[in-house]
Amino acid sequence: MQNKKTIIGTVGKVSFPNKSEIEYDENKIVFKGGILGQEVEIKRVRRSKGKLLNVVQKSKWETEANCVHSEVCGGCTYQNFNYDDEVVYKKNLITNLFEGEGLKLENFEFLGSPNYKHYRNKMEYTFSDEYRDGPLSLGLHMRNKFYEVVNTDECNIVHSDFNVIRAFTRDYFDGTLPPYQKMRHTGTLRHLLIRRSSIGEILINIVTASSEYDFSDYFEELKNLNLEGNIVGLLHTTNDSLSDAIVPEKVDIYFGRDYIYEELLGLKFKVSVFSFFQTNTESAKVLYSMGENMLGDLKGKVLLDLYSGTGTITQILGRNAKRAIGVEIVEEAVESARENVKLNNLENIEFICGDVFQVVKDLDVKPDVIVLDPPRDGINPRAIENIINFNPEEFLYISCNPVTFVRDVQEFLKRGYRIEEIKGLDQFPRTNHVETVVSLSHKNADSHINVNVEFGDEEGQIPIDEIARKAEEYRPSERVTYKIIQEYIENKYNFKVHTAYIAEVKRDLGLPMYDAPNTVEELKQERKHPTPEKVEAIKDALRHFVVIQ
Ligand SMILES: C[S@@+](CC[C@H](N)C(=O)[O-])C[C@H]1O[C@@H](n2cnc3c(N)ncnc32)[C@H](O)[C@@H]1O
Repeated sequence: MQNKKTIIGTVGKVSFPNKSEIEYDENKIVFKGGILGQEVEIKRVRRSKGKLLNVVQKSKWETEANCVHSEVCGGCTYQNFNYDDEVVYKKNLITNLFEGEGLKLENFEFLGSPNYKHYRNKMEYTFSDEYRDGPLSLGLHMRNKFYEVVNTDECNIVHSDFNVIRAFTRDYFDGTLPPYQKMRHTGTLRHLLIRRSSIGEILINIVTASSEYDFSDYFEELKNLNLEGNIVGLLHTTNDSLSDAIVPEKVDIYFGRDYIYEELLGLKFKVSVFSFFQTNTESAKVLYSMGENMLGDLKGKVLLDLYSGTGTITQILGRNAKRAIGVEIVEEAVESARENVKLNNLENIEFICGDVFQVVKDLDVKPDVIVLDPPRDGINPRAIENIINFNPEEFLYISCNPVTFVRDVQEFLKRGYRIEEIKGLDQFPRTNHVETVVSLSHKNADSHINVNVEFGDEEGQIPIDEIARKAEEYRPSERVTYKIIQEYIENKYNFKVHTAYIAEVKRDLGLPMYDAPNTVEELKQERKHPTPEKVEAIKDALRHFVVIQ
């Protein structure tokens, strides 16, 4: 029997990444979690908002039971799916998201991961209580719970070495040291961070609040564990901040080094403890190869890799380019990237440490290709204008968040870039995360004509000197952007003109539409036309900048 505040209904709609909808009393109630077709019990917290309490009946998508923790663990979402079904389900989620934003996808390919088990090369476990004030637990947060952590003894998305180290650590400290309680700011044990590379190098970092406790015995016992890989570094990080993020205030190396080596597509990478590195190494190989194929031959070209991490993309794609420059904010990652370049004997690659937003303001290069691989928040909206102003032939945008991806891609389309290819890849099987990749270009001509000419000084032939003179005459002047035209008009006429109006005048004059607002924007708005006064102002600006005579 349903009590007044709880509702039972069937999930009729899901949207990316993990939002579900049920209908109740002709209202739509949205909540986090849930799978299409599940019958769920939710608590209504507002008129159109709920909280998932229970799954009453599984969905038809949930045909398997692959993980003993799946009912409680907040780490995965799709453990009960057959993996092929998960790929289809995720593809549908992405397609719906794109189409909802007006991005019609043709031939959208979404690839499954080469490995959907034991794939993660890094885990950040949290110490807490299994139930409030219960025994020590070490693992991932329970689904929909703020404090409680599930002991992920049999987690199947990591290598068994992770499970051995995690279990040993929990047992070692149980009854010895208390977990850190972030609300009360008491206790000691905060996180356990483990990295394991595909060549078997293991780095273990225990993160605690300041403590007099001597961790050396714990570290010595870790060395004796029966693992398939080799421990190459044992670290102790002290963090007294209130934030739950692993903020390194002090890092002590107890044994070995504070980095591991990873190998990828013929290159070697030093990965330091806090640097970003793709968490699924096998699928990262597919991702980078996918990007390489989408961009084509980079020989003789200048590549700018924004948000470059330890420089994986800068090197994998940049090794074939004339010059490659990576930009990354984490100093430690840049140091590793510079060492990686030496390790791989690549001389055409350099790195700038800084915030992309600041760096692109002053960077004096003319890249032919820009790769962007930002964190989940996407490209800083205040940086995107300057990034597009580099006006490269091609952009390759790699994203781990389709929501910010769609938002950002629209900016490129508004500025005249068009989608060449768009693909997706399941980098994170069993979880609700995916990777999407798009190549955007404006380098293709709108049409081609073939002309046969003969060069020389005879009659009917074109003299070589004349060609050089003409080439000089036709050298394109600095690109006149919509923004430049808008600024000119505002200064001279004291009114603003919409980019769609400039596009319309250009279209009427038969001019190329490289940086025209995209169809998505046009479709969203009711179609209006510029007044004759605005048409004249736009034509004046186009004459002023010698776009027309
Ligand atoms: C998704 S990772 C991509 C790393 C790299 N491309 C790779 O595949 O390994 C995003 C990177 O952006 C960096 N980052 C985040 N914000 C940044 C900013 N404002 N400026 C420069 N780098 C930033 C992060 O430190 C992280 O290394």
